[in-house]
Amino acid sequence: MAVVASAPGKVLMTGGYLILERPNAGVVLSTNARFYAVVKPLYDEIKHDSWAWVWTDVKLTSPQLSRESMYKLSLKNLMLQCVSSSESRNPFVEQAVPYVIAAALALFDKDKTDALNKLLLQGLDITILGCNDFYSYRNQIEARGLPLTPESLAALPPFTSITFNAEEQNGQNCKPEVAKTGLGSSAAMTTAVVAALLHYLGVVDLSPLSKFEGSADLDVVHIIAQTAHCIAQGKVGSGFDVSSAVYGSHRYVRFSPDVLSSAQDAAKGTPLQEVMAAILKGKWDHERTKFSLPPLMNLLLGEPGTGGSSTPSMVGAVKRWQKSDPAKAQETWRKLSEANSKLEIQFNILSKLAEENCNAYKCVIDKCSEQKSEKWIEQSIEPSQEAVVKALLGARSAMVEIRNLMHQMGEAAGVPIEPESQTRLLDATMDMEGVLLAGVPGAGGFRCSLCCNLGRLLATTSPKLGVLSMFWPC
Ligand SMILES: Nc1ncnc2c1ncn2[C@@H]1O[C@H](COP(=O)(O)OP(=O)(O)OP(=O)(O)O)[C@@H](O)[C@H]1O
Ligand SMILES: C[C@@](O)(CCOP(=O)(O)O)CC(=O)O
Repeated sequence: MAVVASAPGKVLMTGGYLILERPNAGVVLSTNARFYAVVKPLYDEIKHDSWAWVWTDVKLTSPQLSRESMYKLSLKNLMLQCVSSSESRNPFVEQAVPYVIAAALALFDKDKTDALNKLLLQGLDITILGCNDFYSYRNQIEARGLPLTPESLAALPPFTSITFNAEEQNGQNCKPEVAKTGLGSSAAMTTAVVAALLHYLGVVDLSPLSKFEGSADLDVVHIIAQTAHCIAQGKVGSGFDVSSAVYGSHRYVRFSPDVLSSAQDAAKGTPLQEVMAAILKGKWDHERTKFSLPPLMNLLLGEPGTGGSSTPSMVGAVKRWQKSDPAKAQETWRKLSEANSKLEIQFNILSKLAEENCNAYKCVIDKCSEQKSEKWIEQSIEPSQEAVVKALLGARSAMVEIRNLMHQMGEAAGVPIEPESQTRLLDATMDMEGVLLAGVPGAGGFRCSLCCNLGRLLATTSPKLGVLSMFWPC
């Protein structure tokens, strides 16, 4: 049997930086770009050599990077050893595999453990694929002499090969990085791999979509994916990316980092199964509240140019500023938190108005989608329509406030959170017909910008984790 799991990418619309500290919230939207993981047995039958009862094989294929890696997995201590070239390592999958098996061992009784070992002895064959939207194809499109338009992007075949940016910083060559768009490829990849493995090994049952709404099984996926992701990254971020890869769009308040402290015991020699048992029982105190974009609104992302910014160094600069000027930093964060809540409230009002009076809502959105924002107020002819326009304008002004404060924070911290070039692009975008708002998502910088427009396309859904089991023809 093969299992395919997929997890969505993310866009952090509000809460960049603030979300790193509880109890600040952020609104994260999941994207229709998804990461897929396929898990199936590597061999039809169990090998009978004696050594094969202690070690099993794991094969990891990344077709978009033309990479195939082979590993030996010790069934005694769950150590994974790469036996192919070290260039083709994937730290996220390398953490995901042992943590998933450790969770299975922590949760299974004797009979299930025996069945698990048999399944593992058939080896694990893992393939990972990310939608094109996770990557920048700017260079390839330009090299082919094609225009930089959505049509040129759409013409690329699905799961096109990805390229590396040969990064140059301060005149020095750094390790080349995948040319990413910032949709959280590592979180979506880790989540898809964890979900596919957990389902394949029978630890969770994620198959019928309707059944696992808010179920404990999704929580297990979340805990293991979050743990593996933090260990692979070597840092504990806020975790909004893994959370949205599992649950879809929502309002998120981070978990207390202490919950992962037992993961450090693995380095001190505590068996991974015990570490995982403690983490699964830990006090996961993150908060997740329902949130989605109101109907007839779309989130679009644009890649403004090459360059990119590093989230860890921007976070480092903001933290140094918080220490050096605590009073000013606190004041800015308080105002930002208020502006973030304002935006969230206006979106919730819009969703409510759409539910209560669908016709009035749709009529306003249809008309405003053709007009610049200065003309929106003239489009309402009755109180129910006026309420919709007011909420639209309220959302817009909250976003302008957020942008100003993010820009100020960047200036104070000495990092370009909303750099001048983005400001020009965002102002011009916000001045277009039917555009509700525009901004820099997440940590900001010289990366993708977001824009929320009205009514042109179909309403977005809130995609979350999906799983499909299928029988693999041997
Ligand atoms: N299609 C793919 N196949 C195999 N590995 C991939 C694929 N896409 C991304 N990766 C790997 O995923 C990792 C991306 O992790 P990285 O920490 O750079 O991104 P990220 O923090 O998720 O980025 P962002 O949030 O900006 O998208 C890299 O190690 C990269 O090699
Ligand atoms: C700055 C931060 O708040 C958001 C980073 O988001 P992104 O990776 O830039 O999308 C960091 C975090 O939440 O882990």
